[in-house]
Amino acid sequence: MTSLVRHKSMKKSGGASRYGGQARYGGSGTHIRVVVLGQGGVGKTAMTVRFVTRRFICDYDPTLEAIYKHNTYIDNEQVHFEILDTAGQEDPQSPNLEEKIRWGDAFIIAYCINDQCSFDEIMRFKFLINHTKGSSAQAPEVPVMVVGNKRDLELDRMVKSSEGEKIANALGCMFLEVSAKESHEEVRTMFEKLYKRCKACTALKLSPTAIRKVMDKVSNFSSGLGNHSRQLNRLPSFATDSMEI
Ligand SMILES: Nc1nc2c(ncn2[C@@H]2O[C@H](COP(=O)(O)OP(=O)(O)OP(=O)(O)O)[C@@H](O)[C@H]2O)c(=O)[nH]1
Repeated sequence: MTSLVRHKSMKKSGGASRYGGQARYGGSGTHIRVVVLGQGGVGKTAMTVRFVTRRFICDYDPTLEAIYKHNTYIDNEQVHFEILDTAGQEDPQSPNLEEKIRWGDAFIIAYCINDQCSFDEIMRFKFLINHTKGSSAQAPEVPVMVVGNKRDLELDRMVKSSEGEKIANALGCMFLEVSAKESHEEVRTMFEKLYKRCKACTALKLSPTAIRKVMDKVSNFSSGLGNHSRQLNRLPSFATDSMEI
């Protein structure tokens, strides 16, 4: 099941209030907010739209910035993605960008393999994430994936795969090369891996419904315990991946 809501484009300086508030839960499933960062023209919109609609659309207004909503299933679990496709022209030092980074649970830093400058920007984005979210290469608790897009432009390649992998490792990030143009599967894998890492890092918040279920389980279990300490062996697991949320 998929659905798409594309919010109206917003001016770089005018969208700040969109990133406030924590009213992000409702219904069942797990929610994840992904922020897609990278220099202008690397394919942030193309990758996001490819994931959400399965289609590759050649041309977009470079000034657009949007939040896409997409519901899908990963490992039989319903996942609600909110994906913030940032404007590539935005100054990485801008306080507005920090606000967007605070909003996110997980991050994609995109470059394109045929543009060395876009690759050179990776570090600045990662440092900004570290600065804003308080993570580091030593404690990479915020899931970040470095993505080399436009893999189909092999003849124009300026950045080797090994270079991408090396910088991703050094920064404590995951790494993938994709072609938004040629492969929906590659782009889907990118978002799936990010989600799974997020889950592994327990960076995702449980919905109030899920929290209530956990609390009910705990109180039912402890009230039924009585003196039967042997029942401790039956203590239920509350890992998110074993729960229906
Ligand atoms: N060959 C090829 N072209 C791509 C690919 N992905 C995107 N493009 C093209 O690259 C150009 C820029 O793509 P966008 O998705 O607009 O890039 P962006 O990073 O969102 O750009 P800004 O909005 O300026 O930040 C468009 O002409 C796309 O058609 C790809 O995988 N391969």
